[in-house]
Amino acid sequence: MIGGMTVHDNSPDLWRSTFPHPSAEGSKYDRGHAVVLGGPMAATGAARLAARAALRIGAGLVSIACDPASLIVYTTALQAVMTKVVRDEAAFTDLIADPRVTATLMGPAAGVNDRTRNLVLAALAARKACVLDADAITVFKDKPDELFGAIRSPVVLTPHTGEFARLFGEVSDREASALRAARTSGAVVLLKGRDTVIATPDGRVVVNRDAPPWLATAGSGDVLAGFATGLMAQGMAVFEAACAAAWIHAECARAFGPGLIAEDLEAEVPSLLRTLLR
Ligand SMILES: NC(=O)C1=CN([C@@H]2O[C@H](COP(=O)(O)OP(=O)(O)OC[C@H]3O[C@@H](n4cnc5c(N)ncnc54)[C@H](OP(=O)(O)O)[C@@H]3O)[C@@H](O)[C@H]2O)[C@@H](O)CC1
Ligand SMILES: Nc1ncnc2c1ncn2[C@@H]1O[C@H](COP(=O)(O)OP(=O)(O)O)[C@@H](O)[C@H]1O
Repeated sequence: MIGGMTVHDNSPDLWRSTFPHPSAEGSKYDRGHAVVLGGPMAATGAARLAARAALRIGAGLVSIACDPASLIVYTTALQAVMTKVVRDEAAFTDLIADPRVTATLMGPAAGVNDRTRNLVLAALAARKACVLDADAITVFKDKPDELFGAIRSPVVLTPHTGEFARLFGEVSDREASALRAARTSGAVVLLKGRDTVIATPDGRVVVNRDAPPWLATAGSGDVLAGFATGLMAQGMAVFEAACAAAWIHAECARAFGPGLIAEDLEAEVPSLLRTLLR
């Protein structure tokens, strides 16, 4: 108990019973379809990292929704991840209205602009499981209440400390700040750092402690967002998915060791899955 809050250390015991297992009779469609918003031509790496992570963690299908100009980059750089051209908000709404689309990820290198803001609101209006990261958070820095008012379904916000401050003010006590933010926003809040805090509006607080320092590298947060999205796409509840994603993320970094770059995280997933699915 810390300051009236019960805080649990993250461990598979908290979420293993709901971790998605592929069924022997199932098809890819039974493992969910995640849609990741792609950044523009000059900033495609973050969404690519996230999309591959979502697929690697077990989503049956993953698509990147991109503008026509950047399609060439996504299609040449990705194989198993699909691409869908989205010219405007209406096209994005149509894409994610497909009942087979089970989760969305918005924000990695999306750009801090009206397009991102409108597409985030469209994603939230679809009332599907949704992860909001990076620019999907920053774009609401002047109007956080507009974002909070649109959150009416299972949503995870994944800010680093700087992004957190843009919506909720400076972090003081990390657990108390994350819990306050979850209650204010109505979303699960995953506050990133060496100790990553995951808090829910109804008062649950979990800390994933002591991630290895080499996890602090460009793009590793994009991979984390992809892991959470891929688990949610498979039907895992958002809080458990966020906890599992944070744990797997840090364990992948520990397994790889120093010298890690974001691209390396994904390669460590299969051996962790072998253990978790045993
Ligand atoms: N491969 C790719 O394509 C990649 C693309 N990426 C994309 O780049 C975009 C910008 O994302 P970003 O996070 O780099 O910058 P931004 O939102 O401007 O915030 C940075 C400022 O916040 C503050 N700050 C405080 N605490 C902090 C903390 N713990 N960690 C970090 N910052 C912290 C700090 O301010 P200071 O404290 O220095 O005043 C700092 O100057 C975004 O779209 C993202 O998706 C990246 O994912 C990388 C890989
Ligand atoms: N000192 C640290 N030790 C271990 N892990 C850290 C440390 N600082 C940040 N991290 C982790 O590194 C990742 C960085 O994510 P983020 O800030 O979103 O970067 P990016 O936007 O480049 O992907 C997060 O998962 C965070 O928990």
